[in-house]
Amino acid sequence: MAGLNGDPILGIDDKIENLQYNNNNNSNEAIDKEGLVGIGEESSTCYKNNQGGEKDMAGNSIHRSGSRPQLDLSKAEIQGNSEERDPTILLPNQSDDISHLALDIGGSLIKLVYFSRHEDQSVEDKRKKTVKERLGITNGNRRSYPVLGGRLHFVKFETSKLNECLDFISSKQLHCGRIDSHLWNSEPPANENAVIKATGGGAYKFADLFKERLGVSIEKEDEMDCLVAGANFLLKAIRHEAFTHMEGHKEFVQIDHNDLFPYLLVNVGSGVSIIKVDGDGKFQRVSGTNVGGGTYWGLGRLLTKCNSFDELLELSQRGDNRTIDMLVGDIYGGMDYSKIGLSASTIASSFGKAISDKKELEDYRPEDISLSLLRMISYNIGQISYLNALRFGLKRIFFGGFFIRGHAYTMDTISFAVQFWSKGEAQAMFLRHEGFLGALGAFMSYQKHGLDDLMVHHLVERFPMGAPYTGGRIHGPPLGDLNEKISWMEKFVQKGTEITAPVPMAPPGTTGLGGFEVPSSRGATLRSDASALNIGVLHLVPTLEVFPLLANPKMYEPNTIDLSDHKELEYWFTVLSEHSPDLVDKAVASEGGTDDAKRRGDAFARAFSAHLARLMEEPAAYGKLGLANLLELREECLREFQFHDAYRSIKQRENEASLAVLPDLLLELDHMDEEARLLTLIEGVLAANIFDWGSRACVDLYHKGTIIEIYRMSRNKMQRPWRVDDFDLFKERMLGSDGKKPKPHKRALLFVDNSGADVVLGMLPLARELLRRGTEVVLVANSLPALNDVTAMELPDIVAEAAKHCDVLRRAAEAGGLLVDAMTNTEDGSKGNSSSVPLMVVENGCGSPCIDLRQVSSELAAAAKCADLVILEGMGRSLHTNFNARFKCEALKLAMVKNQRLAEKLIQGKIYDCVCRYEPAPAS
Ligand SMILES: Nc1ncnc2c1ncn2[C@@H]1O[C@H](COP(=O)(O)OP(=O)(O)OP(=O)(O)O)[C@@H](O)[C@H]1O
Ligand SMILES: CC(C)(CO)[C@@H](O)C(=O)NCCC(=O)O
Ligand SMILES: [Mn+2]
Repeated sequence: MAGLNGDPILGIDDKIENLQYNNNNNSNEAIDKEGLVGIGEESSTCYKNNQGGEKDMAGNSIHRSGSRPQLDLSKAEIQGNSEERDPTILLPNQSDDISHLALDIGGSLIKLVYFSRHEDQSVEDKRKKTVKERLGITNGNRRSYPVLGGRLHFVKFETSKLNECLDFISSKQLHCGRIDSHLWNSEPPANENAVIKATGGGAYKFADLFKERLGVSIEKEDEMDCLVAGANFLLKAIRHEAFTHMEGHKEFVQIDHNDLFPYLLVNVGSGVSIIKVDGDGKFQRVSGTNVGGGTYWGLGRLLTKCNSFDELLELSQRGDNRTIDMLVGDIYGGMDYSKIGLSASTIASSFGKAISDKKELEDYRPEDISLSLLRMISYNIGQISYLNALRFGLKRIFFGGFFIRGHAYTMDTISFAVQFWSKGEAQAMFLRHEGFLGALGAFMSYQKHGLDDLMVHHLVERFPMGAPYTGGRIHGPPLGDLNEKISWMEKFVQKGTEITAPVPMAPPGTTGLGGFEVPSSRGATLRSDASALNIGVLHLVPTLEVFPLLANPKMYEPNTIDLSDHKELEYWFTVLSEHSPDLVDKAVASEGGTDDAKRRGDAFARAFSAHLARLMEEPAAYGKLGLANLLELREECLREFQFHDAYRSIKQRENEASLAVLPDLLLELDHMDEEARLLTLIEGVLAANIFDWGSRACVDLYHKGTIIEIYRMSRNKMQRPWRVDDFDLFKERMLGSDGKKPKPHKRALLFVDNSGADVVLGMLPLARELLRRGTEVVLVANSLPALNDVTAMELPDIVAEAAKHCDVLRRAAEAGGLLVDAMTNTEDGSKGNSSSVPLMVVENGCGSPCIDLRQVSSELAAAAKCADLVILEGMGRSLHTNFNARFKCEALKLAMVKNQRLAEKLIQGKIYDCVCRYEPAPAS
């Protein structure tokens, strides 16, 4: 069939000004002039206005992102010696919109968990209201007391520096939060008698001090209760909380919520508590050991004269324990004692060599002492834990407490002991929020906190840059106000990837028959605090839901590309790094190209490359890593530096250009018979999917022609069969065979991708076809901008423009409430008629080029209820994610593959190949 070749599109070029894409300075200037001054102004008022709290420009906020707590850096000062690495920085004037605080005051460390409220500031625009009406969504029908959106922050201090902790609480007014149930709704605080929940020994020991210094009463919560509550919450609510760590290899464990109990919880703090957990609030402390984290740190300090725990740990990485431990080989003249399974390299007696040597303490290297001590204590904890697991027939042992500190050698040693003694029967697992179990548990003990029924899909973890929030040394929440955040970075953070967070050290070599040899530590230092970037801020978003049409939500994995393959990781890191300068240019231009925008652009580039470097060193640092996470991280990082829509002007230009061509395209389509039209429509979607600013190859293309030239070229190249080509199946479903007309779909969800040609010339005409057949159409678009993706906010205007030229679209848009007071007359002058099937727009709940269907907006979830067709369009949503997703209804996945490697990997094809994958509804 001819498609649009040699077609009227050729004739319409003259309607369009020469919209040439290129990157030279002239064209950038042109972009800058285009109304962007206003935008720049808006954003600068936005971020300078930190007094008034959080403003999200352009009303673009959704639940997931948007406003952040503002940080007051005035009078910020470095405490103590500023030459010191990671000096303590105090922010005396910072307060936060904190609502709640809970503490765990242990023998070594104080852990704080605090909640900052984050109201949903999204504007109730007309679209939302009508969508809600149409889809029958009401507010607050889900629970009796709604959990407010907000964020959980994690901070820790040394117990010996309690005063710093008190200053921190006081400077942020953490103790003045809304108390009890008032936190969870919008009522004002009940009284001034503030109470803070706290656990750990310090809750008793320091209660008076808290009263004296802060005027608050400590409400004591039982430590074991809290540990268990915290562990249960984490294991149920955080997707990738638990992981195994064996021989340097970290693997996240999917915990089945219905098969969690019983398990053994080993909390390695100063001392060690061993708890058998049988359910929520059902547990027994079955054992403990006084040889714990305090022992390592205390003895280690005496023996090595180290000044900090981290220094001690760092020493161990350069240690050789054989100089001090007595090995089996030392006793057996270099031989194994294989009869009982001991290799010559097995440690027979920790520190045993010190008895025979005529050496004094000074004669041993502190490095060797530290390693020997660390190994002795970790191994002992592993062994005792195993014995207790054996006692109760438990297979799973979770290790928490800050002794673990995300440190590879510690975890490997514990795992080794458990594995070795249980002969592989029992498994040691670690927790990302290792040290915060007690504090989280104390937090949970507030009445009506509402966290009980928070589920995995309500939580989104984010990794903002700026100030470390897991604390220790720099105290402050994630920096909110950009202007100040940047000065912060310029002031306190050195260049580039130096702000990369600390990395737990390289895998040790673990070998032999019960032997455990020297860690082959690569790299010389353990950087300041490995946990500082290991856990993020937990965003509580009660409105998120699991997409109801997923066939098997439990088995669903959004990412198609698994980045655990290091080559794959390297490849995508390179792609993202190389794309970065261009992205920064666009972002800076989108904010008016001002000096300030340049500064922010610079800060973004640094922050993002620091994230990349961090993840390159430790891919699992932020939890399980897939390509979708990386792409989302980039968008979040842009937003963090207040680039809310880097491609704004490009999107506008492309929309305008495409809308100008649309009438001719529709006219041409209308001259075709049904079959030719359907093929042309699908071809059109695939061809127009070439406009993707996330693809390097395509960006290069844009420099070579106008939008229409590229579109035409792309269409001309369309040649069936496509690399994945289920078109005939889809056609049969749509048009039937043997003269039998199938029933049209009731409702189709069209997940749209890019602005411009992609949505206007590709997806809208397809939507129109479906509408014409009597199928309701829901356009599903991003809540927040990501690359040049079209957003739910932008779509109504685009549809309104398109509707000017098309009666079908106009009537459907009216019926769907999209054209409330917009234009009403079409070119043909016909009057509105709302009896038509509706065209609606819903937001998808995310701000990324990919989509994780386990966490979508309630709008989308509601719209999905009567849908029987899902169309996923574009690489991000149908290839990078969801290529393997199975649905309860029919699904069509349409994309042009604009990356050579992905083409090879996914479809054994090449760049610009197309995918048209149709999946019938599974037999029910
Ligand atoms: N920066 C640090 N300073 C001191 N100790 C640290 C640090 N980081 C990790 N640790 C280790 O973590 C241990 C404390 O862990 P954790 O905070 O879980 O226990 P705790 O609550 O203080 O102790 P307990 O529960 O026994 O009262 C220390 O004894 C030490 O081994
Ligand atoms: C005393 C606690 C519970 C304080 O957190 C902890 O340090 C611990 O469990 N110590 C071990 C004591 C023992 O069971 O031998
Ligand atoms: Mn503790």
